[in-house]
Amino acid sequence: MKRTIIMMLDSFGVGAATDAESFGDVGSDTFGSIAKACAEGRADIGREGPLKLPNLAKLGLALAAKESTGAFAPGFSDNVEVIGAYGHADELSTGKDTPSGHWEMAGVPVLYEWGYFSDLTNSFPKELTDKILARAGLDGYLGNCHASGTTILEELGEEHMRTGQPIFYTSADSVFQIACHEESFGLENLYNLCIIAREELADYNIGRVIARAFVGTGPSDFARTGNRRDYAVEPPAKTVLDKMKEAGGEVISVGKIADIYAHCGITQKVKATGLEALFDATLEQVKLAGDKTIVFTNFVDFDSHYGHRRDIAGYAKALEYFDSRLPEMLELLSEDDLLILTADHGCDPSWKGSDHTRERVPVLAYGGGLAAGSLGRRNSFADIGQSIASYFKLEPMEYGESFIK
Ligand SMILES: O=P(O)(O)O[C@H]1O[C@H](CO)[C@@H](O)[C@H]1O
Ligand SMILES: [Mn+2]
Ligand SMILES: [Mn+2]
Repeated sequence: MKRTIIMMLDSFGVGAATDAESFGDVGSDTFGSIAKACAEGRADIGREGPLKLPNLAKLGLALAAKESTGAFAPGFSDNVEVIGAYGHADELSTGKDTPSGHWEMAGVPVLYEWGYFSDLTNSFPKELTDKILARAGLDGYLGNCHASGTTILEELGEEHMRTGQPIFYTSADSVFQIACHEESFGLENLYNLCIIAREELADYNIGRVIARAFVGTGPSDFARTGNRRDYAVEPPAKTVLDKMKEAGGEVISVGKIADIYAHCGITQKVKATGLEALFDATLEQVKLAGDKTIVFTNFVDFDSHYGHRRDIAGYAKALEYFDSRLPEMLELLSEDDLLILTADHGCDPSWKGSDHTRERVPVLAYGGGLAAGSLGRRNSFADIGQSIASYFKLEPMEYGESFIK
């Protein structure tokens, strides 16, 4: 039975990318910074001491990171028997955003420039927001700036509830984000507003409109819910997921994968919110999956709950939880199955600001006939897509070099 399971740890970078300088991210290192803080006793909230990731280390994480940065992350060494193939990859795509990272790992790098709203305040052209408001029948909006999605709720959430005006904000990514209260504004109204915005943004080359639904009564208890929805544009070419689907295979999206690929190349969607539920759903799908199947999960919490929130201890605890459950996954795999663990960009929780960091990502591959050992530095995340194409004997991708014969 041939199946590929992709566990995509959103934002789990392993050190600054070769081109990090052009992003102002030289020295960023998501994994390394978390390990360092843990080793120094600076991440003892809800957990304690050095970062413990024995199962990820067995799959080669520590060595992959060492080959990326030149030194072992604090608390890690080569004193472990590695059972998988491990490498680290630079990104070819121009942006350090989620769609770019995901599409590239599926064999389609984004070589064009996205549109960005780069002004930190007054970020959106009036012409654009006027059209969106008119079509939605709204008399105004709040925000109009770069912001952290949780901070802006504390600042504007109450005013939004009082006035009924949606909160529009953006970030260093190519995004137009709309935060609205699920009850006072209404979830369907939020989704409809996002669809209008998606249409009006056609000429702006913006990667995603994101619905940010939240609940609560005031700044102290406002909380975003699992009803986030991403409206992405379609990838510029067929990804390995499209090719798999066309070849009659199954492509099962767990979590927000389907949204990120604009539902292209997906045969089944499974929703789950939170690390535990996402892990449970992934195991469940692997149990059910037959031959010629890709099970692809995005573990978004690493990024959205901890990376963007610059919460080092939270990130460490989440990694340790993920690691503790890996044996359950390994147990489900048959000899032929291929397990890939990777990331889409960095989001170093020790870094300035609240945006992603341009980093290399780990490429941990286990099974599929691969010998344990180093895959070295890969020039593109597309090596993953190319390897999956060759594993399932699909037509080769235009980009990427396969590490599977
Ligand atoms: O601060 P929050 O709302 O989590 O937003 C973050 O999440 C977006 C999508 O990943 C990024 O562009 C960044 O702005
Ligand atoms: Mn991401
Ligand atoms: Mn993010």
